[in-house]
Amino acid sequence: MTITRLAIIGLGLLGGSIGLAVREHAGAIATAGYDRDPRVREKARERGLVGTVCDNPADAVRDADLVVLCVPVGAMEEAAREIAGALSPHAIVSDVGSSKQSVAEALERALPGVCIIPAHPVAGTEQSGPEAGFASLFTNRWCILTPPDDAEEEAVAALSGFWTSLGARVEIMEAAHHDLVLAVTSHIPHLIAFTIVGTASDLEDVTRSEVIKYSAGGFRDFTRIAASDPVMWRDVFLSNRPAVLEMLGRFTEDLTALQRAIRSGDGEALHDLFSRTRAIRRAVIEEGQDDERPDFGREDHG
Ligand SMILES: NC(=O)C1=CN([C@@H]2O[C@H](COP(=O)(O)OP(=O)(O)OC[C@H]3O[C@@H](n4cnc5c(N)ncnc54)[C@H](O)[C@@H]3O)[C@@H](O)[C@H]2O)C=CC1
Ligand SMILES: O=C(O)C(=O)Cc1ccc(O)cc1
Repeated sequence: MTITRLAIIGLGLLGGSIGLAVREHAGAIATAGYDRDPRVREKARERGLVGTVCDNPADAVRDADLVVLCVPVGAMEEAAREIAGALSPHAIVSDVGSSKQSVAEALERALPGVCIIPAHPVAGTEQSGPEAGFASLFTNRWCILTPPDDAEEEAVAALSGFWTSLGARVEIMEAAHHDLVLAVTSHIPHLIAFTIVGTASDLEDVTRSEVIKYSAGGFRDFTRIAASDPVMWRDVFLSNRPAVLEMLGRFTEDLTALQRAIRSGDGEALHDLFSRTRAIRRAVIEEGQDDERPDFGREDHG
């Protein structure tokens, strides 16, 4: 099964980046796209995010052998319903949503009998919209596929090959496991950033200008993450609710233990934890999993 025609629904950061990456790395694939926002379609035409920008979802997916839904996770079901009647019988439908179990359920409800292989490229930035995409977003990044148990092997191989051709490394995982892992590695860290930036800005005796002026170091990094798209993240927390609540429970217990250590002056407990976390950071760097590029995501658009 070879992918020759790709349809992208949602032409923001992820959809736009896929279109640009295909143009750069997999030029033999013809691309069409649709976004429900006419201003996004206009921008997509201007930037050439896909070969053909269509004014309705049916036209975009007709004849496509792969359709990738790149909309917020809460909009996946609606976007899938809009293409249901126009899909080619052999089409694979995939997505890029940050949570997987609830998206898979939504897609199965909307597209009974269709070959659905959910996916999550673990690659992004705090930017969103059609201006934000760039061709190298997926280079050396993981893309996790969460095929259902009865997925056709050939279709999984085709989707895996597609992501590899865009420069990504592919991993296959159960959706439930994906949701737990991403809750702790991505969703809770975002929640912490949203919280700390909100807490600082709520302080009555610290002015907004002081928060900005003295935000060198840790806080500055949190403000980048906390600038991420509000619709996207609202949907992630609502869709990955059980896994996020499970991990948030553990995190809260650990935070309480740390609070107790500080209150009781238990320097050894603090030192032990900080030594452990420093070792983890060093291991991440040794394995080449970090991204030290300054302003990652803003330099090489287009
Ligand atoms: N932003 C990031 O760093 C990453 C995001 N993701 C996932 O990718 C998906 C898209 O995120 P972004 O590209 O960042 O968002 P974005 O906000 O840049 O783009 C989403 C686009 O979807 C369009 N849209 C919404 N509902 C639609 C519908 N029913 N039909 C057609 N178009 C519709 C919007 O108009 C918007 O242009 C989300 O599910 C997110 O969880 C995955 C990895 C990284
Ligand atoms: O900008 C960052 O640091 C990110 O963490 C980007 C990101 C956001 C959501 C995802 O599902 C995957 C990656």
